[in-house]
Amino acid sequence: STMSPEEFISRIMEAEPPEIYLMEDLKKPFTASSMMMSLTTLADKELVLMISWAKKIPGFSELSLSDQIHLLKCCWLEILMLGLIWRSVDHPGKLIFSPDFKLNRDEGQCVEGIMEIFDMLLAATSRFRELKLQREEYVCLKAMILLNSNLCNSSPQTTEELESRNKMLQLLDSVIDALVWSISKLGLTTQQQTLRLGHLTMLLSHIRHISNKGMDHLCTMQRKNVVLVYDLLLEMLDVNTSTSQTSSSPA
Ligand SMILES: Cc1cc(O)cc2c1CC(c1ccc(O)cc1)=C2c1ccccc1
Repeated sequence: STMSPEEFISRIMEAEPPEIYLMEDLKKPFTASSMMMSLTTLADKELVLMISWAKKIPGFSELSLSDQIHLLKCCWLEILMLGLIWRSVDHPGKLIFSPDFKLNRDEGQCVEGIMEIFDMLLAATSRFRELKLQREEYVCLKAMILLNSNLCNSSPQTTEELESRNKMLQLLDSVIDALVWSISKLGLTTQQQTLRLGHLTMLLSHIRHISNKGMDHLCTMQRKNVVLVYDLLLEMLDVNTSTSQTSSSPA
């Protein structure tokens, strides 16, 4: 591949979105709808930044438009949750959704069924704390989630789809190379580096699991009209819509 792992890492470090503030006066104690509303407001802002983040990943924009949209549709909640875990890693027992929106697990009581998912997020966070996840490793894992998200889906038919899938696999090679390179900078033995690569990538299946639970829960909340889902989020949630151009939500 053209780019060195060092160059690839600095490109995806550059691509990191800025910290987002909720910028709402949180009325505590939360009700189910006020908590879900705040999460929705935050996520809606994050999704807009996620799309521009993805386009800064070397090679992502060269994939077919339908692949770009399908990848983001498959993994947007995984990526939001990995970001949440990263922000929370130095705050045991807390979920740092944003600097002005921090929750402890007990506050999950006000939304039926969310505390179990908060506990999974907190468990994943303490695992990353144990592993002393580095920022370079975090940005590689996030790019891996994006590029790995829909390989298991539809098998490509047309030449364009085949070409795009090959580009995706090449891109995944570059991200894995970059993760291996960042692990090699930690001064571990070769064996320890191999084990670390294994532990970090195995955590991705936990994040997929938590995201699936979160998606089910969010859809239940939406069906119960507990949470108003904005149009961009709706499009992300409604995986059935055609691969139309992703419209940016009203500011
Ligand atoms: C645990 C749980 C249950 C649930 O029903 C919904 C969500 C979550 C977490 C979460 C979330 C939001 C922002 C983040 O940066 C990271 C996670 C959301 C959520 C809410 C509305 C829109 C989108 C996502």
